[in-house]
Amino acid sequence: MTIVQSTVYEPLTEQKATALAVRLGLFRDGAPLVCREIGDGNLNLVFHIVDQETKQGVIIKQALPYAKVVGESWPLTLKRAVIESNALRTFASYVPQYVPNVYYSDESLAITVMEDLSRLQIARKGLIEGKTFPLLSRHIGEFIAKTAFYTSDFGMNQQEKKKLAQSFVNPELCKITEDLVFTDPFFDHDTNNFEDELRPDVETLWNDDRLRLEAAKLKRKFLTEADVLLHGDLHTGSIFASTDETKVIDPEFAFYGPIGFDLGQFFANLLLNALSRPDVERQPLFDHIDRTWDVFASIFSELWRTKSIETYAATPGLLDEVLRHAFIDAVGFAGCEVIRRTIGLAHVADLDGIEQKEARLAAKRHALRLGRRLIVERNELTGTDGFRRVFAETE
Ligand SMILES: Nc1ncnc2c1ncn2[C@@H]1O[C@H](COP(=O)(O)OP(=O)(O)O)[C@@H](O)[C@H]1O
Ligand SMILES: CSC[C@H]1O[C@H](OP(=O)(O)O)[C@H](O)[C@@H]1O
Repeated sequence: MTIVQSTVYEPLTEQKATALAVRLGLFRDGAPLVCREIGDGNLNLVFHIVDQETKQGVIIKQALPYAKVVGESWPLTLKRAVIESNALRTFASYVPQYVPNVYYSDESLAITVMEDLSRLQIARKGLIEGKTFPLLSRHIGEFIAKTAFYTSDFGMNQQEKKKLAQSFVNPELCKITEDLVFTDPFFDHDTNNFEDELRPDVETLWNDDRLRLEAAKLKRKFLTEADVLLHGDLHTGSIFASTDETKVIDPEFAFYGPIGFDLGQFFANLLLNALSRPDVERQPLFDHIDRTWDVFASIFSELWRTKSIETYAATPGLLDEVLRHAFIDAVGFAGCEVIRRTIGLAHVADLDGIEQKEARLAAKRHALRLGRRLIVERNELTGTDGFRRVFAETE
């Protein structure tokens, strides 16, 4: 891994990103390069530089000193770029097949230079087009199982784990999740964003004491449980996919948190896509939820049984307890994510892209009912079948 030191931070332009790629020796001399800024996320710049002859490309991702979606009035640490490149490297040590190669990183410029994944498609976009990505859940289940196990106190030296956890202390990015996922949508907060027609439904949510208590318990878990290294924002827009390949990108929210969080975010974004589809086209999304959990539980259990370094690992009942809590938490976290993507600051194209207004509002009302039930009834869902049942009962 090459770490390049530059002098001072400045936001790159397409020209400067190209010059940097040349300076780094990423292209042969005289290559005809074209660079485009293609960032479509909420936070960062993403430059795609391609050699027009060989069609070889690289990505230079740069953090801005503020949240792009809001503007300079929302300052945000540049350290997130270091977290992102370190998380990609850490994940690569366990599951290299599921993350892009990181070629260079430069802390002062807040950049990560990485493999160009343009041969794949962002999973959210493909799912909206009706694609199913048959291996998506197998791959994501394995990604979560291995990264969670090997970064936990059962999979790595417990002193080393504490050092690793320290290097992933990520207060500013966690605060975004604490506010936008776990708090603001449950209160009349000015970051919320929803159509006027939804106000009665949203006010019902705000006046629901039972829901607020359960959301508070989930937030407390997020704040306090330093269990495993999480991606921290594992939605379908953070995953590139094709029929046979899957790559996870964008781990700038990485931190040590509760094991069920990444699972819950992923489940929620599959559900958000299911909400946007007609009933007869939803089955592949529920199948993905089933398979993600099954693959996760089976790989995690196998690692626990064969690779655990903790004396108590073989204690009958402990693994079952860990998996049971991971599942219950994942269901609750999924509920919070479904609600915040419907009425919070950061929406998803799956729901917002439903053109016909009445259909869009109906899907969003369904999302609010579904999210609420997942949060308050998370202890009663005995398996992933419960997602189908609650989805149907809240239609
Ligand atoms: N390694 C990559 N290869 C190709 N395109 C990428 C790569 N990383 C990011 N992108 C493009 O840039 C977009 C934004 O990237 P992302 O990491 O999600 O940014 P943000 O942190 O702002 O959300 C992605 O949706 C994708 O289109
Ligand atoms: C003001 S950040 C809102 C939202 O954006 C992040 O997603 P992404 O970087 O993938 O666009 C994250 O989900 C935050 O909650």
